[in-house]
Amino acid sequence: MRQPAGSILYLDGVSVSFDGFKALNSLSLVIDKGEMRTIIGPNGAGKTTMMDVITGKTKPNTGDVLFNASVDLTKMDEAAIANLGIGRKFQKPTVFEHLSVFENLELALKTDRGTFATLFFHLTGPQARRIDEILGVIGLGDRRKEKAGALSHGQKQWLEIGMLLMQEGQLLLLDEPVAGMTDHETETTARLLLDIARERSIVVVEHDMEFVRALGAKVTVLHEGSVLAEGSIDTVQADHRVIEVYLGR
Ligand SMILES: Nc1ncnc2c1ncn2[C@@H]1O[C@H](COP(=O)(O)OP(=O)(O)OP(=O)(O)O)[C@@H](O)[C@H]1O
Repeated sequence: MRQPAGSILYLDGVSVSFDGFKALNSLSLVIDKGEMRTIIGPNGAGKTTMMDVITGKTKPNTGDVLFNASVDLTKMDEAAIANLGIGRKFQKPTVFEHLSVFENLELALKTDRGTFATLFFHLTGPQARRIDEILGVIGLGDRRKEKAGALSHGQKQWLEIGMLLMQEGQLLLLDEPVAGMTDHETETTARLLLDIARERSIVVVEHDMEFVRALGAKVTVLHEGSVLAEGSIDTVQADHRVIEVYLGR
């Protein structure tokens, strides 16, 4: 196993058991600073459990989980890990439907204020500019005043990615961001992620192989809680072990 130096995320020998069943089985994985990585694997491979371990929702039974090569995430709770700059997006969009697109981004501003105070707070110039900038990045500038509930499924996902960007995270974890999207929305999402990956590290769990291909990132294949294969999409798709686990399910 490589040393953690230079990594944004370092997992070594991570195991998680649920009633004796190993959802993660000595998983080792290193993501470099600034890297985008896609994680694939059949149902039950341990992808969600891996995200849960990184974000502190699940504590591993054994193994090292280091952020920025030195911060031990196994010793921290979920809120503390989020505060470090690790943002997670679940598969389903969870935007505030009754608030406008702009207000959703405003709520995501990294401040100590609660929801109520935030809505009555006057934005500073830099904060308003930051929201404008993010609206441009996620392509929703002309929808800013609309209620988030009126957006399409894809647009809601982009808004939620925008909310993560507002929090200035160094590492974004995205769980199946294009599930349920149209082909056009999927292509737009690939461009969006490639754009935002220039300034942060991103881990994407995804089943959609066309999308994985469009991202062009290194692919890690999980199977039965550990890494089965790693490399370009072409390399892993040609790997007979990978073909076997996908055909065998
Ligand atoms: N809280 C839990 N209690 C018991 N078993 C669990 C728990 N969470 C996950 N598992 C089991 O651990 C294994 C890995 O699950 P996990 O959700 O991490 O897989 P996944 O790769 O995300 O799958 P999918 O692609 O279906 O989302 C599965 O067999 C699952 O049933």
